[in-house]
This record gives sequence, structure tokens and C-alpha cells, in this order.
Amino acid sequence: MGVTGHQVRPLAESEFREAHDLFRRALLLRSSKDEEWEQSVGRYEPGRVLGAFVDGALAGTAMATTNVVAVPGGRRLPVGAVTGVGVRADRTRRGLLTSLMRAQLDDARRRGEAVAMLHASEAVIYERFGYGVASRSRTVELDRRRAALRASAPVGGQVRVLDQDEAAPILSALYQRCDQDRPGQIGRDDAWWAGQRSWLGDGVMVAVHTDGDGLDDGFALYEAKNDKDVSSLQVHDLKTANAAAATQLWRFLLGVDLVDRVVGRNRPLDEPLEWWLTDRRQCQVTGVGDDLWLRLVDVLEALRARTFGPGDPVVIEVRDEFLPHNDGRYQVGPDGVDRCSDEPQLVLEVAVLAALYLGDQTASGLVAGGRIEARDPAAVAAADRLFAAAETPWCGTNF
Ligand SMILES: CC(=O)SCCNC(=O)CCNC(=O)[C@H](O)C(C)(C)COP(=O)(O)OP(=O)(O)OC[C@H]1O[C@@H](n2cnc3c(N)ncnc32)[C@H](O)[C@@H]1OP(=O)(O)O
Repeated sequence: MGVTGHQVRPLAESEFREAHDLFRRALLLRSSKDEEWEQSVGRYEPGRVLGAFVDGALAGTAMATTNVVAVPGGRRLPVGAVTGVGVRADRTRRGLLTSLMRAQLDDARRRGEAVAMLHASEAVIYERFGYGVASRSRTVELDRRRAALRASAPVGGQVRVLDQDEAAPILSALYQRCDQDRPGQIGRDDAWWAGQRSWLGDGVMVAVHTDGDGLDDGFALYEAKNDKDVSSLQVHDLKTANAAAATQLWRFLLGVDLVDRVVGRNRPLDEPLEWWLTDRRQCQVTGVGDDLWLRLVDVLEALRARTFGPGDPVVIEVRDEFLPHNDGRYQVGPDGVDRCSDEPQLVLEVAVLAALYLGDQTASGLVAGGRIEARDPAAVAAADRLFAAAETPWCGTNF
């Protein structure tokens, strides 16, 4: 296969490191050191690492790892977690990524994965392939000396600090107890933890919270940084099973000596930090950005996998140029989803459906934004109720 003079095929295991380094160089990083490669190799899944070749030489790559993602209603769907996407800088804009995406989505379909997901390096790349922003996250910054939690914020349990070696044996099982039903949550296997450790480096510390019964129920991975005489704690990862674990971990982070600012990255939009603080302005939101991008590979199966809110069914027409088998009309209602031939009330592209799918966006917001055509205005409020999810979607896991 190929658009202009290139071929795409799954790579042999002996080619994985070349693909890894091609990806790193596409991200403007140096090639991996042996130790870094050893920590990353487990993430390369035979059969799911693709290469695009020009004149017989590897010029582009994309891979996926087999995972699950939680959708509204609590089901966890099989999903390909797409990553490692890169094309050599001297081979871009000649269709290599397009061929890689096509091969990868065809493969996902053969595997019976109704959705695919990724985190995007740039917002302009993936919509043409049917991906849309399905969850968002925010960056928060707190002045450590002025930010304090209210006495009324949940308390209980204890925090202990571990280094990465000590934390490694417990983090995987602990993560599985944290926030798992929230739409957008995905799995983290041992290979993910090893790869993440390589990515974050040696400077990371781990705070673990234990509840009153001695059960670990939350953790934070954080790192000290000095920038222009400002000392900060960068919180890379904070996941908890309950509110008390979250408030106690934030209390701990805000109590670390010698630190001016605490910066939480990739935090869920609904984390109630402002409500926990005595002075809500000490929580500054310095950024809101896209988190998880989803691609509905099989629209019917994906819609059937989630639950919908109450109300009248709505007929939507989905347009999908890249995967035309999804083109068509669907009746979506609390009692189920089916293809139909009725006149559509709402018309939208498949990437826009991804923005509705986990409940991140409302139909009315997308109508206002010009991304849904409302042929029947009465259907907009009905679609708002149908697609609403009980919890704000959030992934918060890099891959
Ligand atoms: C999930 C992840 O791994 S995210 C990481 C993605 N990788 C990177 O950002 C690394 C640096 N960038 C790259 O390696 C490459 O530029 C890629 C992979 C983003 C794109 O690869 P290419 O082979 O150039 O893409 P391809 O030629 O198939 O482009 C298809 C279309 O998308 C457009 N496009 C692709 N990348 C970009 C971009 N970064 N910005 C704007 N438009 C883009 C092309 O212009 C083209 O448009 P057209 O069909 O209207 O002509």
C-alpha cells in the first residue's frame, strides 16, 4: 500500500528500536540510551508496530498498545492506545502518516476494537483521521505558602514518601483502585509503568496515602524543579480512590518545605481544589487543554457500549470520510442505539461525535460552535440530556 512511493507493514521485533529512535527524533529528542530502551521495549507489541518505508528505508512509524477505556455507564471497552507516531523530518507531507493511520485503523477494526485513542502532539493532525477531543484536563498552580486546605476538607489516613524503587511494587495495584469508573480512565500495565519511569527520569518521588484501615488509596508522583530562583513541586500524576486521599495528598504537597509553588499538570476539570482551599484564588488555572482523543472505529458498537440519559431518542447522521462504513443515520436513545433511515435531526462528523461520546461536550455547545448542524432544533436539548455523563471524563495517563 502507499500514496506516493511508500509501503506500510508491521515491523519485526528486531526493527522496534529503530522505530523507537525514529519517533524520538521526530519529537526532536536524542536517540535512546540502552537503559532507556530496555525500559521502553515492553511497550512495543508485536503486530501493532507499523513502519512506513521509502526506498526500502524506515521513514515513518506508528504503534498501538492493547488497552481498555471506561465509557459512560461503567463499561471498559477494548481500545488501541495509539502512540509512537513519527515521520522523518525529510519525509513529511507525502502521505506517510495517512497510510499508517489507515493501516492502523483497519487493524483495530479487525481486532474488534470499537474505539481508538491517543494524545496528540499538535491539535491539527488527527481530526482528518476521525479523532476528536473526548476529554480535557487543566494545569493548576498554587502558592505553597499561601494555599491552605479548609478544616472542612476531608481528612483521615496518612501519607508516606517513597522513592521510585520502593513504590514500584505497589503502584500498579494501587492505580487499579483509583477513580476507575470515570469515563476516559484507561489501564496501566507493568510495561507502561516501566516506560513512564524512563520518560520521567530519576528525580521523581512518590507520596502514598493509606486510609484508616491501612489500605493504600492514593498516590502522587512529584518532582522538585528550580527555575529562575523559584522552587516548585511538579505533580506529574495524582490518582486517588476517594476524596480524603486526594485532600490529604494535596495537604502533604502544600506542606513540603523549601518549595514556593506546587504545579499540578493534567488534572481533571472537576477536581474541587478551589472548594477545598481557604482562599480559592490560590488555585490558579494556568491552562486547559485536550487530554484524550478518541476515534470511533465502529460507531454503532461504540454507541451501544455506553449508556444514555433519559428522554426521547434522537436521530443523528454521522459523516466519516476516512472510514465510510460508519457513514449513516443512527437512532440514539436510553433504550439503545440502532441504524435507521429516518430523517436526521442532527448532522455531525465522526470526530465531533467523539467530543460528545464521553460527555465532555454538549450538543448545544457544538451547535453553537458550528460543528453540529441542527436540522431539528428541538433535538438539541434532547441530545444534551442523552449524552450527558454522570462524571466529567478524564484520562490523565500519558501513553
Ligand atoms: C499519538 C502521537 O504519537 S502524537 C506524535 C505525533 N508526532 C509528531 O508530532 C512528531 C513530528 N511530526 C511528524 O512526525 C509528522 O509531521 C506527522 C507524523 C505529524 C505527520 O506526518 P506526515 O507523513 O507529514 O503526514 P501526511 O503527509 O500523511 O499528512 C496528511 C495531511 O495532514 C497534514 N498534516 C500532517 N501533519 C501536520 C501538522 N503537524 N500540522 C499541520 N498539518 C499536518 C498534511 O499537511 C496533510 O494534509 P493534506 O492531506 O491536506 O495535504
